[in-house]
Amino acid sequence: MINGAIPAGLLSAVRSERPLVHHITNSVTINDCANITICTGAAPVMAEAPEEVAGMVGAAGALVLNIGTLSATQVEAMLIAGRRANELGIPVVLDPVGVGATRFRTETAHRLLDALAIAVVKGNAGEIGVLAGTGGSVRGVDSGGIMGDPVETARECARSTGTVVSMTGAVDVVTDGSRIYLVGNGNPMMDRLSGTGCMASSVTAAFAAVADDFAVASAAALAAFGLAGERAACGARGPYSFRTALFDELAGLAPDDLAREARIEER
Ligand SMILES: Nc1ncnc2c1ncn2[C@@H]1O[C@H](COP(=O)(O)OP(=O)(O)OP(=O)(O)O)[C@@H](O)[C@H]1O
Ligand SMILES: Cc1ncsc1CCO
Ligand SMILES: [Mg+2]
Repeated sequence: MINGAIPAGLLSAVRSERPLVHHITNSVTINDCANITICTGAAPVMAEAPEEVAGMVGAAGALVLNIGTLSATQVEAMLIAGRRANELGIPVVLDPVGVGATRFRTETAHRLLDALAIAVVKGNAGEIGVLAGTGGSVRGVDSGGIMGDPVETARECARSTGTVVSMTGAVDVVTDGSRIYLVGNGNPMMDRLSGTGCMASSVTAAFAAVADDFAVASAAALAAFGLAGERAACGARGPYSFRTALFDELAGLAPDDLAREARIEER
């Protein structure tokens, strides 16, 4: 297990620095992403007009590119914002929602990975399997699973893309291609809501904004989000009361709680 003081210190840093997290994201979960960013302790802004994204990212601590409801104009904006973020040294988190489901998504994800220095790719197992090229299936935005070992899939994706890969699931796998972190926090209720994957990217970006080590930041973010999910599941009557509790529990999560209850195993 990695020492809980590490994720706790990052959560404290998010709360004290309150980084701006610029999102170019989908229209389904955009409001959830704004609010989970605030509950983490950071500040969200959603801006996607190609005319303004370079200006906006200049004030940000991290940039999220989420391809959930792509359009050609959004791709143009993602490239402009991503290039500016790279010039300024601002970490970019790519959420390749539904990659593999259509040619447009697959081509766009690869185009972003080729054109930009991406700090973290955060996806479900199917999405990471598609990007790794080792076999993954995606239907709509849902993972249809992968061929072979999850850790090897994530590691291959990290190596082939040159990024930190954060692969979500019952146990999350985070790797930079050599180090492997397995995050045990979370609850199956998180899979019964749309948008927990997108929210995981927002939380990851908030942590990346205050970190130098994006693998540790990604694992810490998933531990915090997962712990909020564990606490929210106690007493939830179903997916929607769980959803409300998830925001409340993350907002109320103290760094000391995370220090005690984060379950991040280094392999
Ligand atoms: N069975 C589970 N047990 C514990 N945690 C889970 C489980 N399934 C998902 N999670 C957590 O839920 C979050 C979202 O992961 P998931 O893999 O479901 O994303 P996703 O399928 O891309 O979501 P979406 O497309 O709905 O936004 C992660 O933080 C993950 O750890
Ligand atoms: C359901 C859905 N469709 C496109 S994005 C999205 C939400 C996050 O997966
Ligand atoms: Mg997803």
